[in-house]
Formats: sequence, structure tokens, C-alpha cells
Amino acid sequence: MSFLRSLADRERVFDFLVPAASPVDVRHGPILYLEDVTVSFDGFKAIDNLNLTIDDGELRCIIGPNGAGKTTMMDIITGKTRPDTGQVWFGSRHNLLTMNEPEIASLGIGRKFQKPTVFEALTVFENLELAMAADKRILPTLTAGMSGEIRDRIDEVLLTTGLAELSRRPAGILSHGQKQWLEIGMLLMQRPRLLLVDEPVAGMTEQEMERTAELLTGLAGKQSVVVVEHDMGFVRSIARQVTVLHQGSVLAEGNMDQVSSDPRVIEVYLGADADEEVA
Ligand SMILES: Nc1ncnc2c1ncn2[C@@H]1O[C@H](COP(=O)(O)OP(=O)(O)OP(=O)(O)O)[C@@H](O)[C@H]1O
Repeated sequence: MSFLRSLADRERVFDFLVPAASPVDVRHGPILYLEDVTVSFDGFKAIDNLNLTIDDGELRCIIGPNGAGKTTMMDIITGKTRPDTGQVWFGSRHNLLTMNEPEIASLGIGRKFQKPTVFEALTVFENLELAMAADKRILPTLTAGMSGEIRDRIDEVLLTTGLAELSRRPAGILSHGQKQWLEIGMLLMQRPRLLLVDEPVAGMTEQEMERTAELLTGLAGKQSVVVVEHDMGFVRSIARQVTVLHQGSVLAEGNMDQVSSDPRVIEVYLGADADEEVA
């Protein structure tokens, strides 16, 4: 597959031609606000009166059984799916329901899909450089030659993701976990305000999971991070606040101890082996 073709086939939205957005205003409340959001597919309510708020800098884990609506919720936030009713705001200034996918991405909402989609033939460094090129604010600088500022940014992200020693190696030789970190790094190049991360540790070794936990908890505070994950051990290791989705709405919310001891959560999600899974 040609390089350009692989670019076009990627799920990520690049924001080459989107005008610069005004900054996100979180002075009056959360960074992300969903109110009474409903979306139906052929009469089936995949999201049903969903209410959710994410604070600026928060790390939130979203859990729930298969079909609970987690992916659909992410699709709504990123503009991929339009809800039938409800409100979705990014800060108090940006009504996401009036914006398309590239516009939403350009506001600083980055999405990491479950499967890593790095450019295997390019080096780790080049992947990060390319991710930076998606930022129209620095595109002219890039084409004119790499500035010290961009180099510094790449170095910073290499350190954050633990990939500095691999920066000149092709991404194709990375382990599954390293590819996931590189892709998170590619999102970080654009300094997102909110990162949506779908099942980051699926297929990872224990060691990679620990490193991923450090990476995501380290990102919180600097940006808001929403993680959808099924691995309860991992969720317990990173979560401050957990939201349990069920049948398209919030079933329970609280810290891990609160939600994992909630009888409704045990019934619909954690099941009979809850003690084993969440201990
Ligand atoms: N485009 C679509 N057309 C029809 N039904 C859909 C569509 N997208 C999602 N659904 C349905 O909506 C419900 C919610 O799906 P969703 O993928 O959001 O759940 P999920 O919580 O992400 O599940 P999983 O943990 O398995 O990924 C499911 O019943 C699914 O079959």
C-alpha cells in the first residue's frame, strides 16, 4: 500500500485545512459535558439519556458490558455519530453537535483506537514528526525545515512515551505495547486537551500494562484522559473515578471501591467472579 494511500485509510482525523479554533473555556465548569444524549440505530437505543461530565485534567475510566454504548459514546464526542437528542459541549464555548470530525479534532480532542495504526516503514521519530505535520499551525514551519521547537517537542514526547532509545528505529520493529505508546505519542504531538483511549492494554504483557498505567496517569493533569477498558486489574491500577455504562446510560459512578461493590454493577458487569477480577 502506498504511503499516501495508508494515510488516507487511517481512522484518525487529520486537521490540515481546519481553521484555528478558539481556546477551550473551562472557567465555568467541566471540559466535557454530555446531557440527556440519546442515539438510536433502527429503533434500538444504543445511548439512552446519557449524562456525563469530565473535569479538566481528570483521568476517567469507563467500563461496562459489551454493547453498553462505550464506543458509540466516543463516536458522539468525536463527531462520528450524531445523537438524536441531547447536548455535547467541550468546555463552555464549543457545542460539539454543531461541528464536524476535523473541527472537533482541531479543538484538541484526540482519539486512540484499540488497534495501533502507526506507519511501520517510518522511524519512531518520523511518525512523531508526521503527527506534528497534521497541525496546521506548524505546517509552514515543517515544510521550511524542522525548527528547534518541533525537535524539542518530539524529544519531550519520546521521553514521555519511553521511546527515546528507539527513535531512529522503524516503527515496524516495535512490540505491540511500544506501538500503542507511539500512537499515544503521535496524539500528544498536537497537545490535545482531551484524549479518548479505547482499550489501551488489550494484548499487552504485564510489564507493558504497568508502563501504560504510568504513561496514562502521568498524562492526567496536563490533559484530560478518558479510558475505555475491560481489564479490571488495569482499571483499578489507574482509576480515580470510574463510570459504569449499561444499556446506553450511566449505571454507577464513583471510585473503584464504590463501583466494584455496587450490587447493580456486580450483577450486570462484574458477575460471579467479581472478587477475583477486582480484588
Ligand atoms: N452503526 C450501528 N448500527 C446498528 N447498531 C449499532 C451501531 N453501532 C452500535 N450499535 C449497537 O449499539 C450498541 C452499543 O454498541 P457499542 O459498540 O457502543 O458498545 P460498547 O460498549 O462499545 O461494546 P464493546 O465493549 O463490545 O466494545 C450495541 O448493541 C451495538 O450492536
